[in-house]
Amino acid sequence: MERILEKIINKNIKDITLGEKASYIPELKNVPDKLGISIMTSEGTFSAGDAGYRFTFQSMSKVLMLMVALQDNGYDYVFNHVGLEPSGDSFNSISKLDFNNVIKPYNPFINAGAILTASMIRGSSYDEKLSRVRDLAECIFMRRDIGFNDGVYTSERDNANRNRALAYLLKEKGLLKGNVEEILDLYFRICSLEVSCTDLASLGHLLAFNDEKCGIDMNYLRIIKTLMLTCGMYDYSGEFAVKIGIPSKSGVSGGILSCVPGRMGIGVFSPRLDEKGNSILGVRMIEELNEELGLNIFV
Ligand SMILES: NC(=O)CC[C@H](N)C(=O)O
Repeated sequence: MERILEKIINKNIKDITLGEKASYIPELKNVPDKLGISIMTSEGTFSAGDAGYRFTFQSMSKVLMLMVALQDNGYDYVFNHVGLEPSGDSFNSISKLDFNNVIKPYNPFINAGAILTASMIRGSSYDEKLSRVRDLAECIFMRRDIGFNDGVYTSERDNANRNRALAYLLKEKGLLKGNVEEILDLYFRICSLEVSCTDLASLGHLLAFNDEKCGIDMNYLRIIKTLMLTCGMYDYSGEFAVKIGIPSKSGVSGGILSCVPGRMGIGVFSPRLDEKGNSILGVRMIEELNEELGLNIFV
């Protein structure tokens, strides 16, 4: 297995400077060029390249936010407030949210939806809410040194006009309860949690095997996997599902989390993105792994 992963890294390393790093969070421009891949199967974890390098969770953390929101509030409450449909728009789009007939964000994996699920995390204080997400990360990643990237967090917080606009619109529509700035802060903090490809592979493995060891109901894990397939790659989700057929969730830091039900979890990282915000080499590596191992869930 390691030989296959090494081969994929060696094939792609020459293109490591292809594409652009995200710049709307200025600090993400300073992330070094890296290339990592990790998979976790029932036989163990296999890695190649910079699989241990830590980068920020970004949109992949929407999976964790949804886990906690569902566990805390149940299916009906969560999905009365946020939909289950792909939006077909970019992840931070605001336009559809203000159509008269739109009463909730399309899904929990676009920013509007995730800001809302972050607001559903229970706790008597900001710190308690954040600790609950940190504890879940600790359990899933099987390590106790969970950290946050302060530079990326402040950089996002200080440049978040669009997310702020989304959150205030959600408040105005009566969907968002609580203090808007505090909810946004929690959302930015969770996005800045640091993960590696091996961490993503562990999370993917938990999803792939409906593993309830960290207290998340397997029915919720099934829902999350389904949403990853239909909405996880922003407005590239449909094409990614047709071409690769693996439930995945991507983030602007350049990481992608994938899960092949019953087989494995996958984590890849490379910070340069295509025009839709997906890691160019990340997508390519998953595509090549799929060709090597036949992972498409539809064949
Ligand atoms: N696509 C992403 O990874 C987006 C996450 C980022 N923190 C944002 O809200 O814009």
